[in-house]
Amino acid sequence: MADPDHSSARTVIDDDPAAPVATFERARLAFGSRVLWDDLDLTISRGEFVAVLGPNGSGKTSFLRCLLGQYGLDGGRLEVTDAIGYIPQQHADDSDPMAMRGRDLVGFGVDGSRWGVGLRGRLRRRRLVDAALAEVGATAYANAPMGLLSGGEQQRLRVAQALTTNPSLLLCDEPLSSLDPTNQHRVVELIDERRRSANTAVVFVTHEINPILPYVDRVLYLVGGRFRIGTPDEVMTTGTLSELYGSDVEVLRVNRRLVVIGGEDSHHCDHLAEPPTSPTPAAAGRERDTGV
Ligand SMILES: Nc1ncnc2c1ncn2[C@@H]1O[C@H](COP(=O)(O)OP(=O)(O)OP(=O)(O)O)[C@@H](O)[C@H]1O
Repeated sequence: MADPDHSSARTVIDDDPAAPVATFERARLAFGSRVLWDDLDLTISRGEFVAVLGPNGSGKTSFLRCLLGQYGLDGGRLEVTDAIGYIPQQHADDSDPMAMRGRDLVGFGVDGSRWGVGLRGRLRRRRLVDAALAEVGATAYANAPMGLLSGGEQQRLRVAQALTTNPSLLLCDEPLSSLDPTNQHRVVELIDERRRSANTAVVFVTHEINPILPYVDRVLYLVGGRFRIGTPDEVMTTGTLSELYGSDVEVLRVNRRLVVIGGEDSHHCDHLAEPPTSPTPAAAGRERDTGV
């Protein structure tokens, strides 16, 4: 079972501009008899945008947790940079949204780092918070209570919080889930701007690939203990997804968007829940149980 104390499987390395930000070798993660993935080899380069897709419960958040060191691998090894930023899944905050200002939220990102307390620590903290707010264009509303801000503004502040540590690897757990298309676009642009300006690698867990499709270099697609890694053109195909799901899945490109028909659930793209009435020619006759 996944164990945070399996520290020997995860090595944190000093950030090195010449090295990849993360390398999985023959990695395995399981909870009891449930294997989320096995024999996973994946190297994430600086500046790379990796989307993590898959149905509910396939292990997307667990993948981020391994990178964060919250879950230990059950096999293989992981080497990862110490410069990680994290945008967690949005959820109801315990604190009073009218009592917490945007800059307080961003400051929490600094408090987790190594700048200490005292006057120098406070000045340093203030500079880091101000720089992160400016980077995401949130200075104007940084002193407003979180509860008065729109979902898009709040998400911008969460991005700022993740940037306070100057990450080389930015982990994003469904950061678009409650945003309208305009704000989805703004937040993705913000993350991609960081990727381009600082060569920061992005690992982006999402149920919807379309808002990020223009930016994605590679996809890690997890389904029922199996996975595929490749460019969107390699992975998001009728043949590959049918093989991965072990059932008939059809992938259509409509106006530069991906529409997936079939699969276990309807979550990851413009996805039509009704399976086709007859198997597609590509899927017909294919073995249904195809390990990866
Ligand atoms: N600490 C844990 N102990 C036991 N099982 C766990 C633990 N963490 C995750 N799991 C199980 O591992 C599976 C993968 O969970 P995970 O949250 O990674 O999936 P996900 O792909 O992110 O799902 P979703 O799309 O619903 O957010 C689930 O079945 C979950 O119940």
